[in-house]
Amino acid sequence: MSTAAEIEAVPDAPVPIGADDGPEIRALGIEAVAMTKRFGAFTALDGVNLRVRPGSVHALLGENGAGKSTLVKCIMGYYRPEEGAVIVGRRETPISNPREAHALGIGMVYQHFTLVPGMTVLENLVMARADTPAIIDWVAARAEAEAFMARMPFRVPLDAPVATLAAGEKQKVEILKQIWLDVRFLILDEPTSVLTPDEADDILGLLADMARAGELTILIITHKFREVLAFADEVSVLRRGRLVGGGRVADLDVDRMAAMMIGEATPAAPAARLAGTPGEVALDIRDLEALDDTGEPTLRGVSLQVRRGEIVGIAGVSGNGQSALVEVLAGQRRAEAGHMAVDGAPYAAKRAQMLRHKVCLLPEEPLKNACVGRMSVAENMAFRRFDQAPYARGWFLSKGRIRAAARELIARYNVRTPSPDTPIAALSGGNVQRAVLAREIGGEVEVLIAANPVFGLDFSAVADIHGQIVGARNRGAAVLLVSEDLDELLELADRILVISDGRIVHETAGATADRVAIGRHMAGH
Ligand SMILES: Nc1ncnc2c1ncn2[C@@H]1O[C@H](COP(=O)(O)OP(=O)(O)OP(=O)(O)O)[C@@H](O)[C@H]1O
Repeated sequence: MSTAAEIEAVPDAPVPIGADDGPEIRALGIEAVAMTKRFGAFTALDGVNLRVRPGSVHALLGENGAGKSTLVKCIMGYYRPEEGAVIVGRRETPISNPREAHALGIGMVYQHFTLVPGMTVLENLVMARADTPAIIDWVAARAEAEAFMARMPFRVPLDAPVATLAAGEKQKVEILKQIWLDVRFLILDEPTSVLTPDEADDILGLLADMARAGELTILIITHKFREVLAFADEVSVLRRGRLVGGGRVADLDVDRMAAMMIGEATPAAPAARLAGTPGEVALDIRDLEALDDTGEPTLRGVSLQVRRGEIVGIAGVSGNGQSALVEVLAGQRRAEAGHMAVDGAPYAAKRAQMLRHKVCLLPEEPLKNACVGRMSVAENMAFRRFDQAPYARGWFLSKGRIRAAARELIARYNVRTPSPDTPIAALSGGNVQRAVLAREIGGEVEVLIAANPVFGLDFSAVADIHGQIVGARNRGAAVLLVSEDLDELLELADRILVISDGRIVHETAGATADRVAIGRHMAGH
């Protein structure tokens, strides 16, 4: 249990007017009381109390693996806690599954996407309603959805199949869907990781306004202190499954929140930019063209070179071809035209070429794109070289060696997992990311392709991973860093290229980059 000294002023005022008290406020207040959740012998939540006032924006902070997602999944009825209760409004309310949570007006935007990829945005919205009739009046549904979209701060094309949307666009639809469903308590699990800062401000501003108007309550898991300071009223901090602090945001600052999150540990030093002249061209892309899933051009003649000892950043609003570029480099999408070469040799993203030229990949959504969820952490970490010594001799795989190598990587990259044998899908989002990073850059790297590599990571992990990427560059790797986070590119990249509508439209040196000029090019001007 947490000691009294560990707990900072957790708000303890009486719960203000709840939804049960009258029609003046729709927003729901929710309390989790003494919540304990175990996974086997591992205690992910240990007697956690959380009080979220109706009509407030409440931030839930904590390192990767602290138990944030587990707590909100207990509230949603996705997990059944061993102990504890959920109070909705003023009543203790058992919630045994997400359907019951939805019926109470509690919605959640998860770290992973829940939209049906084969359906359009409009179809996803319409089908999400519990009371969708057997025969749908699509004309009326479209008119309603168009009117709804017109009130929102950004547009998502209603007729686009969700499968063709980039991560940032899908995230917007996930959030829009919850507003469309009229939720009264909305849980957001790192909602802005794939949005540009402006988009994130737009959507959080909209949600915060709705909260202040008493229309809904927001519980947001985020690693971004800036968002907490700008939009949240209160914060609760978890560390290793316990509530260790919290209070009114107005009474806290970043240092105080960071100290609560990591306890006595010292955060990793920020990555250092090394001055040096880049070497030979290692990755050479010429006139690359590719189609998206609907057959429309998504890369329209992209040419770029990355030299040894250089980080080239690709900036762009999501959906402008950067995912396709990474997929082509990963062998997951066909190039219709153009050439790719690594170290002067033609490159077609075949596994043998990747191993020979030490091309390593950190794709976005690593659990989906770079892991097999039901296989163990150790097996996932061995994917790159499972059929080679020391993991394999002839036809035989050595489970002991795979496990021993994983233990070493788990320690070196600080992956929090109950054991190397745990299915990787059971790890927290940030720890999946670390496990994939460990696999990809734990050995020798000549070309590193990273897409949004710190998506969902806590601040000390961000510093850690940025340090690893810069370290790879300093050891001579050519790094292509695709990121929707301009701050990340400005911090790390030696050169920044802007991609817009499938073309490279701007190039600048990282050290002298002008954020406004980059933003203008990102917006297609
Ligand atoms: N289904 C599960 N089986 C076993 N362990 C689990 C399961 N789900 C979560 N855990 C463990 O519980 C701990 C808390 O995980 P959780 O996902 O709640 O962390 P988090 O604070 O949301 O982290 P992140 O910021 O990385 O998303 C982690 O150590 C994780 O490995």
